[in-house]
Amino acid sequence: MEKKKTEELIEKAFQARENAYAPYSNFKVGAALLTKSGKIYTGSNIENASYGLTCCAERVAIFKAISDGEKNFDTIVIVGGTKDPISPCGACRQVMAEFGDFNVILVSKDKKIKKMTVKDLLPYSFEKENLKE
Ligand SMILES: O=c1ccn([C@H]2C[C@H](O)[C@@H](CO)O2)c(=O)[nH]1
Ligand SMILES: [Zn+2]
Repeated sequence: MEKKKTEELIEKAFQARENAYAPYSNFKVGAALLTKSGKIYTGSNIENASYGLTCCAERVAIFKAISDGEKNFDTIVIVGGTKDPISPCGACRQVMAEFGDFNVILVSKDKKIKKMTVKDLLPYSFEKENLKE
């Protein structure tokens, strides 16, 4: 992907991070998802007083895209307030794997970048094919 597009996604993910609802952890995360059709969906983490109901930023972005009829993804950028590029949780890795292999760009607070793919993050994932007996 061209550098300008990556920068745009990073910028949008940082903007979305501002909207994080994280009064319990105070750990704000933002995401920006580029579809193959060229649309961008953003997400931020949304926590709850019933802690386990929390939804991560990347899942919010993915669910927004899916509910808008978009399920072919090119790249997701995830930004955290961390020293090193953020590491997405297992649940989000599984949700990403549902929609195939695409680029994942992990970003730290000071914009250190780690470029990966869904397959790198979750090898041998459980998917549709594995439901066949
Ligand atoms: O990749 C990640 C990692 C964590 N979180 C959220 C979940 C919770 O609200 C807070 C602390 O775990 O950060 C995300 O949104 N994405
Ligand atoms: Zn997660």
